[in-house]
Parts: sequence; C-alpha cells; structure tokens
Amino acid sequence: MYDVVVIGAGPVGENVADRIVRGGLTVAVVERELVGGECSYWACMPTKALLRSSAALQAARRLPGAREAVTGDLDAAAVLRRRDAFASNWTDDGQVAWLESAGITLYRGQGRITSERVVEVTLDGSTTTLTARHAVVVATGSSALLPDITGLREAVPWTSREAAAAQEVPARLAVIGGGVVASEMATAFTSLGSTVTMLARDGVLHLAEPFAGELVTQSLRQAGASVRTGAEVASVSRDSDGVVHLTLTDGERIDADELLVAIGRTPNTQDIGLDSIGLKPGSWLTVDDTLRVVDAGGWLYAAGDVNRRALLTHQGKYQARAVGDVIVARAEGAPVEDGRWGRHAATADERAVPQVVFTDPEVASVGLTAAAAQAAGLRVRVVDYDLAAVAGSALHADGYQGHARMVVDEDRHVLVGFTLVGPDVAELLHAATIAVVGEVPLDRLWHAVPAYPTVSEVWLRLLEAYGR
Ligand SMILES: Cc1cc2nc3c(=O)[nH]c(=O)nc-3n(C[C@H](O)[C@H](O)[C@H](O)COP(=O)(O)OP(=O)(O)OC[C@H]3O[C@@H](n4cnc5c(N)ncnc54)[C@H](O)[C@@H]3O)c2cc1C
Ligand SMILES: NC(=O)c1ccc[n+]([C@@H]2O[C@H](COP(=O)([O-])OP(=O)(O)OC[C@H]3O[C@@H](n4cnc5c(N)ncnc54)[C@H](O)[C@@H]3O)[C@@H](O)[C@H]2O)c1
Repeated sequence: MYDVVVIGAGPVGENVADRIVRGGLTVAVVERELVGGECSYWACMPTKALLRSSAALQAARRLPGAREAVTGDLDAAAVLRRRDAFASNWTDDGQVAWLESAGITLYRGQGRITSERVVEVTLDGSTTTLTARHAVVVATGSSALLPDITGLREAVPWTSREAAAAQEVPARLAVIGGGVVASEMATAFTSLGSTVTMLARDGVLHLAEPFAGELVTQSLRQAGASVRTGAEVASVSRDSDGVVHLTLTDGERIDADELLVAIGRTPNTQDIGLDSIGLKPGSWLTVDDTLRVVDAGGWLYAAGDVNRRALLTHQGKYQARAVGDVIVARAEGAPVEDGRWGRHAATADERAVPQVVFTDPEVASVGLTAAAAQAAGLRVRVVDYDLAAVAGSALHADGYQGHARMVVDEDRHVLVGFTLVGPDVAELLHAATIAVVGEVPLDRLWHAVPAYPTVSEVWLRLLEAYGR
C-alpha cells in the first residue's frame, strides 16, 4: 500500500512523485519503457541536440571574422553522436538512480487501473497489485498520431521517435505536417544534409502569429528545403528498394528515401483500464484546475500531455508541482488553494504558456496570439516591431532578420501575448512570460529598462510604438 501511485515516469510522473515525497507521503511510480519518458529519449533532448550544432554554425557564418574561421561543413556523424549522448544512449540508469535517491519506488511494467485506487502492473506475464491510500495520477503522456492515408501504415513511416533517434541521414526526407515537430525536424535534417520536402497542408506553424510561419518557411527554402503549403497526401507506398512514393490529392508524385509523419499526438490511455472506472479508453483525460479528472470520483488525477492542456514538458512539470502539492494538502486536510494563481491551480495553462520552436529563426511565444485574443473576446491592440531595427540585433548578426509582436489587452492595459521570431531569441522569452503572468501594467513596464545594446531593447521600441 502506497499513499499515491503514479502511472508513467516521464518528466511529469517523475515530478509528481518528487512533490509527493517532499510532502511526506509514500509513492510508487509505474513505467513500462524508460524512466524519463518521451522528452528525454525521443523528443525534447535529442531533437534539440540535433538542432544545436547547426544553429551554432549558422551563428558563426553570420559574422565576418568568425565566418572565415569556419572552413568545413556540418559534421553530421558528430552531431548524431552528441545527440546519442543527450539521449543517454537510450538507457535510464541515471534517472533510475535519481528516483532511488529521491525515495520513490519504481515498478517496471504496464500499469492498468482495475478499480478505485487500485493499479495492476504487468511485466512478462506476472502481475503486481498496487493500492493507493489517497490518489492515482495518470501521467502516461502521448504518442504520435497517424492519419488515415491509404498505404501509410504499410509503408512504415518515421514518427517523431524514429526521426529523433535516427542513426543515418536519409538523402531525401518527405515530411507530412507543418506544426512544431515538422518544422523543427525539417530544419534539423536540412542542416544534416537531407533534401527535405515538407507537405504542410494547413501551413507552417499556423497556430503561431503569421509572421512566424512566413519567416521559418523563407529560411527553410533558402536552406534548400521544398515547403509545400496546402499539399495533401492521398496515398503512400514503399517499394522493395525502400523508396517511399507519395501521391498528392492533385495527382503529383513525390519520391523520398524516408517519410516522417508529424501531424499531432494521441493520448496514451488506450490500455490503462479506463473502462474499469467508466471512462473511455483512448480519450484525453479532462481535468479541473487542480488536475483532478472530471467525473472520476475525486481520487484520480491526470497531468502532462495526457490531459491535453499544454503538450510541453515545462508546462507538464508545472502541473506536476500543483498536483503533487494538492494531493498532499487534501491528504492532510490542509486548505486547498485552487483559486486563480493559487498554489494548487495550474492557472498558467489557460493563457500564459511559453513555447520555443527551435527552428532557424527561433520562434518564442507566450500567451495568446492576436487572433486567439480576438477570438476570446478581448479588446486588443497589436503592436509590431522589426527586430532587425534594434541596435543589439544588428550587432548580434549581420543580416539579422526577425520580428516582434505584443498583444495588449486594452481594457486592462496589460500584455496577453508576446511573440519573438529571430536568431537566438529563445532566451529572451522569459521576460515576456513574467510580464504576462505578473499582469504588469504597461505604465510600469516603461520602468523596466532594457540594457543597451541588447536585443531586449525591442521592449522599449514596442512601448514607444504603443505610446504613453
Ligand atoms: C519530437 C518532439 C519534440 C519535443 N520537444 C519539446 C521541447 O523542446 N520542449 C518541450 O517543452 N516539449 C517538447 N515536446 C513535448 C514533450 O516531449 C512532452 O510534452 C512531454 O514529454 C510530456 O511529458 P509526459 O510526462 O506527460 O509524457 P511522456 O514524456 O510521454 O511520458 C509518459 C511516460 O509514461 C509511460 N507510460 C505510458 N503508459 C504507461 C502505462 N500504461 N504503464 C506504465 N507506463 C506508461 C511511457 O512509457 C512514458 O515513459 C516535444 C515532443 C516531441 C514529440
Ligand atoms: N519546441 C517545442 O516546444 C516542441 C517541439 C516539438 C513538439 N512539441 C509539442 O509536441 C506536440 C506535437 O507536435 P506536432 O508537430 O506533432 O503537432 P502540432 O499540433 O504542432 O502540428 C500538427 C500539424 O499537422 C497538421 N495536420 C494535422 N492533421 C493533418 C493531416 N491529416 N494531414 C496533414 N497535416 C495535418 C496540422 O495542421 C499541424 O500543422 C505539440 O503540441 C508541441 O507542443 C513541442
């Protein structure tokens, strides 16, 4: 018997368990694959490792003096080796050791809920039954979604997993999708030497501010990729030589040596026993602001990708801190702070989610886009600024191209959205996140003076454009 059982030891499950132990309760974590989850081995870490060396090379090539010192091309084999190290060579010894040191008990195997607060763990035909005194937390994450395209499954395409763990660089890579994974992997494989064709049915990064997709598309094309917006795949086949043939709905044919499908995610809830408690297997788990699953009796929680609130590691870990702490509070009968911005509420999921897309240029955003703010019924004013016109940007790189936008809620005079697109803007994002979460009035932001000559001076330029 444990106080809490967590199913899934990805970044979110690990952090839930940590908070539970810190709160003085006992916890067991169930993991069927590698402790560390998708993020550590097939998502965030390996993909960013695939992108980083090329970004450093591009940065050097943008600067006279440094450019001359760069005499060769990207060493793809060295990049793949560095990626292997960042994926811990797909072993989880380090993370298992951390679990042990944190006082968390690990059960390996497939976790399934069989009734209220009971989880069965199956490994190689043997079953262990775990009972939770207080709560069960589902942190089983998500998997790549495959669309219903004729012949696609038989052609055994890459998903993000195979792309992130690739041991060879295909000469020609076709990519179905135009979202975050498709854009990052098109950038990575173009830099590694593939000829990439990106089939972005709904456009590139179409949920971001429009200039983000435009600048990323332009840069991918300059780097040699073919970006086809509006293109839809009708059928796929792979011949005996391994070549993949794609036929588009307009009849055009495209051949590639590998095909990556990146069209979104599906929750890992098919086989976790949801039917035993009256929920639908395969569905996303709907939760309240304390991450408690709606209509599940009060003992079941879901955090991370599986609740669909924000499919990002940092946001899942934020939920993990809230859910771990609220389970402890409820177990002790302590007050629950579930009001807006309360300790036990994942309020930031609503309108203050930060994200960096590690393309070239990078896309860093937080909160609402102008379109989303308008759709939410806010009275907004949109202020744009050419990032290249900031002195710090010109110094940062010759030919710097970028753009910044702030979205102001005109009724409250606070920022509700901020997007930066440009080389190396990732590290600039947190200032905007603080302004959005802190609901800092624009009048006060005038007193937050950016240092000269940094790219952050774009804040001053945006405020000047807004007016005082
Ligand atoms: C290619 C790619 C790149 C990404 N890059 C970034 C990035 O740069 N930054 C960012 O913030 N986010 C990124 N993401 C998103 C990020 O990977 C996820 O948001 C994050 O991994 C979610 O964490 P999680 O713990 O909820 O789920 P997961 O990481 O999916 O972990 C869930 C764990 O549960 C286990 N599990 C599932 N079912 C069971 C079961 N029944 N029994 C036992 N164990 C089970 C799984 O084996 C897995 O280990 C990326 C995603 C992809 C696909
Ligand atoms: N740097 C990061 O933060 C990072 C990196 C990678 C992934 N992620 C997370 O992982 C999640 C998954 O990423 P993703 O790129 O798979 O999903 P996504 O939701 O970002 O993009 C999916 C894309 O596929 C398109 N699409 C959907 N159905 C299609 C179909 N049938 N045919 C063709 N195109 C179709 C959509 O229009 C969209 O452009 C995202 O939610 C993202 O937050 C984050």
